Amino acid sequence: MALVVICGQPCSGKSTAAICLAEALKESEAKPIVRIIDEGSFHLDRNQSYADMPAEKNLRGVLRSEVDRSLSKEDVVIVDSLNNIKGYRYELWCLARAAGIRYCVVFCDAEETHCRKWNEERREKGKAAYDDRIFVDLARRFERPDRRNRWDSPLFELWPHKEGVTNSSTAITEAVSYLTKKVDSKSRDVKVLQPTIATQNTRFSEANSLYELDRATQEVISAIVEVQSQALGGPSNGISVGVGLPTITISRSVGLPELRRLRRTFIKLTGQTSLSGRPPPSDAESAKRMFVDYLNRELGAA
Ligand SMILES: Nc1ncnc2c1ncn2[C@@H]1O[C@H](COP(=O)(O)OP(=O)(O)OP(=O)(O)O)[C@@H](O)[C@H]1O
Repeated sequence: MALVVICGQPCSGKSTAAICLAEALKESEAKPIVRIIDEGSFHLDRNQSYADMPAEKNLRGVLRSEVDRSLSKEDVVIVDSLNNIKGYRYELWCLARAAGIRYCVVFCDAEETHCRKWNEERREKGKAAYDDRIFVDLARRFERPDRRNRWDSPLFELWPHKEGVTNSSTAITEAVSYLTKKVDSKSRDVKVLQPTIATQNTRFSEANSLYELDRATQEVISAIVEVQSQALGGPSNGISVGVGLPTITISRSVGLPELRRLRRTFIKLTGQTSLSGRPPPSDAESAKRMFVDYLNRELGAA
C-alpha cells in the first residue's frame, strides 16, 4: 500500500512520530496493517551501528533489505531510522516505485540544540543514548529533505520542539489522509508510484539493457564465488572481471545469499534513471563496471 520514510536528526522525535503515525493509521477508516522497521527490529545498538562507515553502511543495507522484503500493496511500512542521506532516501523511493505503491517522507525538523538536550536527558535516565562523538558526526552529516526531489515528496513536516508530536499533529493527519485516500481519476494530489519497464522483472523490454544487466551481474557474482572458494573463505581482494574494468575489493568473505540480495537490489536501483541522472547501463561492460563500483561501495572497507 505504502512506504513512509521518517527522517530527522538523531534524537529528534522520529520514533515518537512513527508510533503516532502508526496509531493514527490504525484508527483511520482504512485501518491498514502497519509495520515499523527500525534498528530495534534487529536488536542493533545505536552507537555500534553508527560507529564507523562500514557499520553504518551495514545498517542501511539491513534496513533496506527488510523494507524490500516487506513492501506490499496491502500494508503500510514505516522506516524509522535517521534516513539522513539523500541517496539512501532515493534508494528507498526506488523500492516503493518498483513495488508500485504510495510513498511519502515525514520529517522531524527539531532544532539540534533540542535534540542534544533530549539525548542528554535520555542518558541521565539510564536509557540508551548517542555518544557525543557520534551525535555530533551524525548531526553534521544530515542532508535535509527537499520536497522538490521526487524521493522527498510529498513531505510532511513536524516541529517536535515547538508543537510536540501527537496522533493529531497536522503533519500526521495529513500523512494519514494521503496514505489512505481512495484514488480515482480525480485524485491528482495522490501519487501511486508506477514501476518502470526496467523495474518490472517480468516485462523484458525490447531494449537489451535488462538482459545485459542480468547477465553481466551474474558473471560478476560467479567470479567472486569462484575466487572466494579458492581463497578458502578468506577475504579476496583485487578480483578482476575483465580487462579495463575496476577490480573488486571486498574486506571479508561474502556468502552467496548476500551476493544475490545485493545483485537484486542493484538491478532494481539501476534499472531506471539514477539519482545522478545516468541512464541504465546498455552494454555488458558498463553494467559490470557499475555493479563492481556498487559492490565496492557496499562491501568495501572504506
Ligand atoms: N517533542 C518532544 N519534547 C520533549 N522530548 C521529546 C520530544 N520528542 C522526543 N523527545 C524525547 O527525545 C528522546 C528521543 O525520542 P525518540 O526516540 O522519539 O527520537 P528518535 O529521533 O527516534 O531517536 P533516535 O535517533 O535515537 O532513533 C525521548 O527520550 C523523548 O522523550
